Amino acid sequence: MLLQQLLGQWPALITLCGLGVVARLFHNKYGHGIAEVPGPFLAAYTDLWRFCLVWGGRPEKAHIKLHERYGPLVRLGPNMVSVSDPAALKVVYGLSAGYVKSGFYPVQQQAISAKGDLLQGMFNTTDEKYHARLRRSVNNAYAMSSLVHFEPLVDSTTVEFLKQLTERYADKPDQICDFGKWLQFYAFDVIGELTFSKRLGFVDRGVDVDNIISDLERALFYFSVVGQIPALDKLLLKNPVRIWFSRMGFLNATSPVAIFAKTHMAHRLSGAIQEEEEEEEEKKATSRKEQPTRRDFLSRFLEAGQKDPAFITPERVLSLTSANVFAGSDTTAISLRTIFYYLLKTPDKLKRLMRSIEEAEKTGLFTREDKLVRWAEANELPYLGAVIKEGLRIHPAAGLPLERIVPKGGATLSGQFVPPGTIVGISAWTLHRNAQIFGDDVDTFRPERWLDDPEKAAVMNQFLFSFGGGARTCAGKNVSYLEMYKLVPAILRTFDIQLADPNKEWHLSNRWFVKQSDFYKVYLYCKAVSILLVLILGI
Ligand code: HEM
Repeated sequence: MLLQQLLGQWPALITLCGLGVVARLFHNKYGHGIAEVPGPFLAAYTDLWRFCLVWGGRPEKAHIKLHERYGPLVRLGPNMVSVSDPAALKVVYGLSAGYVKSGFYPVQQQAISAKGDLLQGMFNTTDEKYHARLRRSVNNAYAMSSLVHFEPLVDSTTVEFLKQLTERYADKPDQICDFGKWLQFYAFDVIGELTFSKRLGFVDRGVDVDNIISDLERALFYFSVVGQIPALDKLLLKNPVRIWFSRMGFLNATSPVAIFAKTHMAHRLSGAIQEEEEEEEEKKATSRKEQPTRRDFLSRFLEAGQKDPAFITPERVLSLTSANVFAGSDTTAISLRTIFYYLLKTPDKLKRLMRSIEEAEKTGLFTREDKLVRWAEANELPYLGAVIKEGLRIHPAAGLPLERIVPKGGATLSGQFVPPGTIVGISAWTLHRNAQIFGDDVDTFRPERWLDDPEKAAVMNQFLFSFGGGARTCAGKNVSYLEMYKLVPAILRTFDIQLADPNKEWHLSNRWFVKQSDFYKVYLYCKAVSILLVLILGI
């Protein structure tokens, strides 16, 4: 009877649902106060549009084109506006501007225990007060003054990296090196060494240790796509049923990065590393003479915990170490790959960099006996600095707008009022293509732009957005500069690099971080041998 009645109501029910959907779409388009902002037709009606765009794998390319077509403000979703106007940088990311991170970030909060407990980390929290206290507690660890303690740790990974590459590939025409993969191994091991005083084994073994690189790749895919419709996260990874199952012990919800950080933290704290190092110390008493006492990130986080035990709890120490692994490894690897890609693709730039290194060599700038370059020495190489900055400009590691929520009172961006609650964001990919700031040849890798005119360079510096900006700017910026300034000349002083297939282009995939693949198969020749070949064979 009831069923019959319901069936009789079908047409009415369908009409009602249809009206509901139409009302929702109408609200999406007109209810957020940004109907005037231009953009693709469907984007104004549903976030599914940007979900699909990110799923497609090259959203940064589309963002650049959309801004060329529509101007400095582009509506990417019912409540989301991408901004490319440089003047908006100070407004949106200015210190104490009141803009908080959007729902894109909590999607990146991962479970740190089997029971699915989430902990807000420095990178992904949206609570600005909590963030300020967390960052204040550990800011010293990331300061420029800490680099002197970090330098020997970077050196130790660099020595092993050069050794492994030499043994496995150098002067072996039948051995092709996947250089992109090795740069990633390097970046992961340096973060391990800086955080836990221990290389994690990527470089030593030439493998993806504990599969963390592929786990992170999968996590980044999830974050980038689900982050466009954060409500989906509650249906997927943070689904209450899934969390209930983890609490009951039926599944382990701990994220791979947290497991990874936990394992290496436990290893480091158990004293095992101390013992290994003591053994090594005996073997290599001489070479370790120049190392200052070990002051890795973990010991600094633990010290912060001693000062403020109620706040920097062991769980927060774990989240800080996880943040380093998450935020500091792939990003640095991507930037190193960019630098080598463009150097190998534009031989005149490589030649100029080599010339500057050789000239420095002649003046006796480099004081180490091996091919490593000290941080202070690398800073004396202006062209190296320009190459690194140009790499960061032309291919920023983060490939999506850094989303923030417009605070109370709204904002005027590019002359247009944007109401409070709107998500706005600038992507370094669009900002760095601004010809008025960076010059007409923005698509060309031209390090000279950073050296031609100091006034222009100062302006470009203000708008270099690869590390984000304001209170949430990259904490590890100094560390990443340390790695890049030291590794690039060390490699170039050790090897001549030859592309196995010089005509091959790289493949890019933007999963929050814009990762490269497919290009980096190279032959490596030791410098001394190359010089001999030139002298003997004239090649
Ligand atoms: C070239 C290398 C790097 C690039 C391009 C990079 C880029 C970025 C960007 C764009 C952000 C801001 C994200 C946002 O606002 O949404 C960020 C934040 C962060 N990065 Fe980096 N990063 C790099 C290296 C590192 C390294 C080596 C570490 C650790 C040692 C690190 C640790 C962090 C942390 C902890 C944050 C969160 C900061 C906060 O919210 O207070 N990064 N990074």
